[in-house]
Amino acid sequence: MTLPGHPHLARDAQGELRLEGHSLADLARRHGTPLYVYSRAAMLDALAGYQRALEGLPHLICYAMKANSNLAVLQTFARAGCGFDIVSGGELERVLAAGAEPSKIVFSGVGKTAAEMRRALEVGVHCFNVESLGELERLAEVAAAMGRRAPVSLRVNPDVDAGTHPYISTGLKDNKFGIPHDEALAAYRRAAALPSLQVIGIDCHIGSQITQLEPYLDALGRLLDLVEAVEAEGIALAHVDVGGGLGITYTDEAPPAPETLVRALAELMRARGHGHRELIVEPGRSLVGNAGVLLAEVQYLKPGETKNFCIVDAAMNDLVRPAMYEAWMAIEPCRPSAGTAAATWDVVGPVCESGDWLGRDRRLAVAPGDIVAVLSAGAYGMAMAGNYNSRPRAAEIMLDGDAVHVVREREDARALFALERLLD
Ligand SMILES: Cc1ncc(COP(=O)(O)O)c(C=O)c1O
Ligand SMILES: N[C@@H](CCCC[NH3+])C(=O)O
Repeated sequence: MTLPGHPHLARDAQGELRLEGHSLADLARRHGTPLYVYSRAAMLDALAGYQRALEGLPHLICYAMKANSNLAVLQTFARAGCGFDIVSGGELERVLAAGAEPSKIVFSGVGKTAAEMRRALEVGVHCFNVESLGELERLAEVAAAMGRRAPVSLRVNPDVDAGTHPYISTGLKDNKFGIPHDEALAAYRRAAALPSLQVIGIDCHIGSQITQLEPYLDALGRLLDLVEAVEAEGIALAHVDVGGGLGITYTDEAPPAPETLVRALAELMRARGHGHRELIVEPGRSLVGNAGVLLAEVQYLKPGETKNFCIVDAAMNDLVRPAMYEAWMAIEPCRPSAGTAAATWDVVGPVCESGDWLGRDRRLAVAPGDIVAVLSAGAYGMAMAGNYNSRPRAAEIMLDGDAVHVVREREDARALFALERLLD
């Protein structure tokens, strides 16, 4: 039976959890834990929803690679025709190494350095999503010094409430992102007056894990108001970029399907007479989140007076979302544990922090040696992993039909200090 929200994840008749038909417990035994496992088909299926809705319209789908930047994931999307939303010089090099077309890359982020701008101009990105007046001036100087014109889209902060966690809401006045809506027209005038800049579009991104259509439609409406005001001054805008942020089902959320969202946005564009403009979207989580799981082995069960702890070998350094946002992520045993009674456990890792937990108060029948899967871990899992407590990062596997590809080797503990030097 397929798990809700996870079309490629199913329990078979024996109760064994399988992703694209592969036994997760077997993968864990063969490749060790902690282990990230991704389904390529699940990623391409999620992308197909966006592609279907945009077919026949001028558009560009730019995968927000911060969600999961493994090279094989990027390659999968590049081969499927995707562009990319990047936020650093590091992401630029990574995505180029995976085969991305520079002309399909949009460069977002509030703190682009001159060196990052130079490199992006050199390779020829689609545009810079400029987030402040200071950045506009710096980009103009960098481009002028290179004898180039930089393609510019202004990221406008539309001041709409995306109704999501405050840490991942980005379109409100008191967030650091974008140029305030009421200052955007003046910023466009300034951009148009700088000969080394070429204004080509408008952009916004209001937050992440958004589960409703309304905030998107509000934001797009406010963007189109601006487009009309900007064009009334003779500054042409070829594209409208509505950002990413569509949510996924972690537990009982019911976000609109990508197709529903994009059709609604395209319809609003058409209804307001903007149907000819290129529509850019920057989805991250909704393309990869439910395509991946994190596998861990139960090490110890530690029942207590007020709390029972199930200690596993994955930790906050592998998956920080619970510790950082108190995010709820489903935890499932990969195989029924014969003769084990269910109890209520806090599933925690070995890191020396009380905040090191993956799930709290979970009803689970588990025993030491069992493999558990943290679901919905394909987005902001490995991408946010670190090495705290000198823990080597997990290996990553990409399933593709019958094939099992190791797309990142398990890190070696010695690699963690290879760049460090002892004193003489
Ligand atoms: C500029 C920008 N675009 C796109 C995204 C993708 O967001 P999500 O993973 O929520 O789709 C983000 C992250 O929220 C972002 O900062
Ligand atoms: N890292 C966040 C999403 C941040 C989006 C970045 N713009 C999460 O795990 O939910």
